[in-house]
Amino acid sequence: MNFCSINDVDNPQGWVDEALALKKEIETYGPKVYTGKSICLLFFNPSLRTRLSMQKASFNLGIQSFIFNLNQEGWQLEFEDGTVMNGYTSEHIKEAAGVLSSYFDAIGVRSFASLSNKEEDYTEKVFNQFVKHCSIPVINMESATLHPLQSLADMITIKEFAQVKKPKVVLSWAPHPKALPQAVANSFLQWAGQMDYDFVVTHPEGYELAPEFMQGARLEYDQKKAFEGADFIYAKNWSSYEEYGQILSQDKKWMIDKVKMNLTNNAKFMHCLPVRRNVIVTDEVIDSENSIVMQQAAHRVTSANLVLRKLIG
Ligand SMILES: NCCC[C@H](NC(=O)CCC(=O)O)C(=O)O
Ligand SMILES: NC(=O)OP(=O)(O)O
Repeated sequence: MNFCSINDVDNPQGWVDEALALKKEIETYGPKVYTGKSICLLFFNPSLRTRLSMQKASFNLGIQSFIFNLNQEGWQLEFEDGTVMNGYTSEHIKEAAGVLSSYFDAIGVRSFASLSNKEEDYTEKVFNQFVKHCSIPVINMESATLHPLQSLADMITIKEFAQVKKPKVVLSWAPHPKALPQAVANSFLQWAGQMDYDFVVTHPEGYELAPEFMQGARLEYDQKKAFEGADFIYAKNWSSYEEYGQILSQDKKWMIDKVKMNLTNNAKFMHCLPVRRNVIVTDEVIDSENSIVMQQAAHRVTSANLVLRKLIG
């Protein structure tokens, strides 16, 4: 079994409940003694939450974790078959994946989108080579197009804070100075589409996400309209999917501020972090009582606990 996307999850709503139950179990009984199992956490990109929540969850379950910052510390990997490797790549994914599979019981991989090659990104060229060549479970720690560990944590957080059975959840684009991947937004769409939400997405024209992820969501181009009566505002920037990887707008009018939050049903504010203060969201909103970004980040451990237990627990 792998954890590449929601397609590896038989019952997403059930996983949310199981994750909350497992959290309680760990709080009651404490971490497990070492099980003899081990996991490699392999990063091509920076991380705070994913890296440390996966290490903490490993500790909780008695699994030893090993960090590998491949870009800085490993050999440059070759992903093409049949290449004459007389250039700058030193090791083929076939050998690397085979060796890692012989050392560990599972592997987590973080490899962000290039944002330059849409086809390679949307076929998950790098991540899928790990899936193909590893003989152990592979966990997505944010790939080119998806971030399921984040989305599961997001669903857990919404479950914990929802005051009504069918909350109105709004995914809002917000400006950012850098071109960012669509992974967090795509994955949120997949998971939120499986929950019992009134689910709305709002973004400027040109920021349409890939149609396959939009099933289950309503699109509203007017951000203020989208915010009306919302119970949760989930802010995120992404670069254009159509004009792939481009920044089409840096319009400050899309920043989440108090005036917009006042249109909502006293909504909770969410963001996956790291967040650019006073670009994505004002200090006033993220520092307010309605901000649940800390609880959301804490649930990254809740989510990682469950995924590790399902795969190698
Ligand atoms: N894993 C959480 C988000 C990671 C990444 N954000 C970033 O790269 C933000 C970096 C910055 O703000 O400089 C993204 O959007 O996919
Ligand atoms: N939200 C998230 O994945 O954070 P990191 O990039 O710090 O892991």
